[in-house]
Amino acid sequence: MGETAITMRGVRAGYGATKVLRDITARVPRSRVTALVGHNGSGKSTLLGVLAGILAPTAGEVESSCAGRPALVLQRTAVPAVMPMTVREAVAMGRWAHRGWWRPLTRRDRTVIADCMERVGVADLARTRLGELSGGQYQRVLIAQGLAQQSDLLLLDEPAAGLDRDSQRRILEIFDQLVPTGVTIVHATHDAEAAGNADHCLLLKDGRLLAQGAPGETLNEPKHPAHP
Ligand SMILES: Nc1ncnc2c1ncn2[C@@H]1O[C@H](COP(=O)(O)OP(=O)(O)OP(=O)(O)O)[C@@H](O)[C@H]1O
Repeated sequence: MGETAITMRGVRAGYGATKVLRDITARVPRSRVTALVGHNGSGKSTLLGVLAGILAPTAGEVESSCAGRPALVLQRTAVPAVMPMTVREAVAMGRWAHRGWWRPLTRRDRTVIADCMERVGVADLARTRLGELSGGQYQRVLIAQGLAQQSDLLLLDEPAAGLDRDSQRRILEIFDQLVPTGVTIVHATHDAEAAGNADHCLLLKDGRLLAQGAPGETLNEPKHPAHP
C-alpha cells in the first residue's frame, strides 16, 4: 500500500530491565492512518515512544523518511488541564519546538496557531481556559498543539479514550482531513471503530507484533486477543 514512512526491523525496547517490545518488524505507510491495537500493556505507548524518538531501541533499527521531528500527542489523562492557560496559549506551546519558549510569537506562528485551532474546531474557544473545557474539546486542543509543530508525522496515544461517540468520531474526521495534507498518523487505540477506520493496523500482544495490514485482515486475525 503506497509509500512507506517508517520501517522497523527487529526493534526491541523497554525500560531498564523491563523488556517490552520484542523483535518488532513492521511498516507505517506514508500519508495514511495507522492504528496500534492491542490489550493494556501490550506495548502500544512504548512503540509510540520509539517512533517519537524519546525511547531508544535496545536492538534493531527504525528507518524514517519523515522530515523533522515527529509530533507526539500524549494521553489526555497524562496531561491534566490544570495549567491556568487558555486554549490559544496551549496550542502556542506547539510552536516552542520551532522558536524556543522564550521568543515572542511571530506573525507566522500566529497564523499557524489560528489555522491549527480552526482545523480541529476549537477556534471559538481560543480564550477559554483549559480547565473549563469538556474532555472532547481538551483532546482536540492537544491535537492542535501537536499540529502546531507542523510535523509530517503525528503520533497520538489513545486520543479517543474516555470520549463519547460524537467526540470520538470528530477525532476520526480530523484524521481524515489531515491525511490528504501529507500527514502520516499513528495512533494507539482500544476502539474497534477507530481501528476499523484506519488504513493500516499493527496488532500487538505482549510486546510482539501478531499481525499487520488492512484492518479487515488484521483485526479478524485468529491470533487477535479478542478471539477465543
Ligand atoms: N516507564 C516505565 N517503566 C517501566 N515499565 C513501564 C514503563 N512504561 C510502561 N511500562 C511497562 O511496559 C509494558 C507496556 O506498557 P505500554 O504502556 O507500552 O502498553 P500499552 O499497550 O500502551 O498499554 P495501555 O493500553 O494500558 O496504555 C507494561 O507492562 C508497562 O507496565
